[in-house]
Amino acid sequence: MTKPSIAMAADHAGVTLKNMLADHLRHAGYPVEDLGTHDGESVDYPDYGRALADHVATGKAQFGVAVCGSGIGISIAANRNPAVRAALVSTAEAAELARQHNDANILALGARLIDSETARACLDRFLATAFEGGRHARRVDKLTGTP
Ligand SMILES: O=C(CO)[C@H](O)[C@H](O)[C@H](O)COP(=O)(O)O
Repeated sequence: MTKPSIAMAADHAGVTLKNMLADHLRHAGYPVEDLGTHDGESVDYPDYGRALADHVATGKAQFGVAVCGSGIGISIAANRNPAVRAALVSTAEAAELARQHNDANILALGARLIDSETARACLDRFLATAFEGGRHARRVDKLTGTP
C-alpha cells in the first residue's frame, strides 16, 4: 500500500527530534519532505509553522509533523491556516484520538517535553489511525464553518 507523504518542520529547539523522526519515517518507507530548520541556529517557529501549514493545505503533503520546544508555538502558527488541524500531543493515545475524532492533519510535538521513544510512538499511532467520520465529521466541518 502506498504510504502517505509527510512534510516536517521545526525550529531550532525541535530540529534534533524532527531529524530523528524524519529518519524513522524514511526507514519505514514514507516519502518525507523536510522544510527545515536544518541546524541549531535560533529561528522563529511561526515561519516554520506557516510553511508547513501551507504545504499540507495545498496538498503537497498529506500530513505534517511540527516540532518546537514545547510544541505550542508551532502548533498555534500552523492552526492559523483554516485548512489545518494541528494537534499537540504527548501520548500515543492522544495522537490516536487526534486522527479518530479530529481528523488532524498535522502532529505537533514538544521536543523539550517529550522523550524520543514517546515521540516516535505518537507519530506511529497518528499515521496508523484513520478518521472515524460519523458524528465527528459534523464537528470537524464546524471547525471550518461548513454548515
Ligand atoms: O514556541 C515555543 C514555546 O511555546 C517553543 O518552545 C519555542 O521552541 C521556544 O520558545 C524557543 O525558545 P528559545 O529560548 O528561543 O530557544
